Amino acid sequence: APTGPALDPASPIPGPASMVGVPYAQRDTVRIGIIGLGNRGASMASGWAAPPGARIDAVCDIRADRATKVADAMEEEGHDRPREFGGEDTSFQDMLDEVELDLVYIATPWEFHYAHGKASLLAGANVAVELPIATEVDEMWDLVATVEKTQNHLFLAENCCYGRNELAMARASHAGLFGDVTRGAGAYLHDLRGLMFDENYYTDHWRRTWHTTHNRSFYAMHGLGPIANAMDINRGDRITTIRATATAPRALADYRERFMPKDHPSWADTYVKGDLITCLHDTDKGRVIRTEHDVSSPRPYSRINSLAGTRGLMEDYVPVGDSGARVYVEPDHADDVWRSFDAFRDEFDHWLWQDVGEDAENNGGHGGIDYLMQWRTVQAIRLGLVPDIDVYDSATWCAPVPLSEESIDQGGAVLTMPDFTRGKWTTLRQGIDSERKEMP
Ligand SMILES: NC(=O)c1ccc[n+]([C@@H]2O[C@H](COP(=O)([O-])OP(=O)(O)OC[C@H]3O[C@@H](n4cnc5c(N)ncnc54)[C@H](O)[C@@H]3O)[C@@H](O)[C@H]2O)c1
Repeated sequence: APTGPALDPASPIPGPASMVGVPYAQRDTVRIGIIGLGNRGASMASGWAAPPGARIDAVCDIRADRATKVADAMEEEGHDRPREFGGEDTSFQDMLDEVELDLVYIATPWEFHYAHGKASLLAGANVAVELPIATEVDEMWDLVATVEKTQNHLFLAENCCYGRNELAMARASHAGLFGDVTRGAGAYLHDLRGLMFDENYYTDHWRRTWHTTHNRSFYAMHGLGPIANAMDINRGDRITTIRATATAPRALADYRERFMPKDHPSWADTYVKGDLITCLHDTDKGRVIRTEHDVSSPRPYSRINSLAGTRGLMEDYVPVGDSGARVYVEPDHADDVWRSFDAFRDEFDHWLWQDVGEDAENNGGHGGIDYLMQWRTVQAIRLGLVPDIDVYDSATWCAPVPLSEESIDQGGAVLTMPDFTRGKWTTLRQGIDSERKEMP
């Protein structure tokens, strides 16, 4: 039976008014502020300024020169110069106090997401937070409560949910291609050793430091989000449990031994995060989801992205066809031979890729998924739509970060996942598999 502190599915901080299915307050112009202008925040700025009706009014980094650099770049691209904030670890609050914003995008290191997200909500803005929205379950509950109190939305900027295969998978799942969906798997498997040991890439090597303090699945949301969308999690089904295992932490120390000079600061580190962390989740409808997180081992990139049911399955990240995914679905496939997912990706192509895909590929990183997320967020605010991803989805996808560690600490114990919707998950409703809309 499930044990542990996550057992009580009732909210410890009951919010007054659920934001399930509640649209954004409509705005013709979306005034955007950015907190954190390192690798990610600086590279996302152009994309936030590009959709029709969007405008970056303020940028902030504790390192003031980074705010100046992004403001310069915005001007060079022909936009009005955003106001600059920086120099102090509290400069973000000055920005929130002085500039009226409709959307704040947060791309600081993980340990600051909760504080920056909460302050932005309280300042009256909607908020897009990089992965994860917070690092502890009580913080996630507090963000849910703050969203409900302020009636502003906060969501996980989960760009991988906008992948072409991921969106086609969700649509194929909803159309019944896999029959009754019974299981799915997703992951973040990315060899980040070079970047984590580079003293100039992650500011103050914050990402490597997390591997010295916590044995948890830091970033499986890239894989879990798309599977949750395909399974209508919080929209008819719910993730009920988590159990986690970790392999020994070997790969970072091995890399350091082979490649780091003896005076490198990493020699002060002791790594505690297991190389591969695997989580298993049950859902209310009897499905099973597996997620994996490994950023320390040599391997090609993968988010696994696999879904299966009573009529067949698909598996992504295989060298088959243009889509790089394979499929086997009855009644057509019954001969033990995989087929390419290409034809199904065309059949179930999401309207966002058809209407905005070309712009997205020309406008930003990760093959277009970043810009699709940005364009769609601006569109949803300008039309006053219900967000594709809400705070309940975001908290559900991020709760495994701390809960994986709790489960591992208890020898792989089965823990209950919190129901952030407080019972409102039972009704089927639209998510990222949305209706086509024109940008106003
Ligand atoms: N979704 C994706 O595909 C994706 C890709 C890359 C990074 N990320 C996420 O983006 C975030 C940032 O990662 P990064 O690689 O840009 O790291 P980074 O170290 O390059 O940038 C972090 C920035 O935050 C600033 N900062 C720290 N404290 C601050 C404060 N109190 N106020 C204002 N600024 C502050 C730092 O000065 C730095 O410029 C992380 O959460 C990371 O996981 C997401």
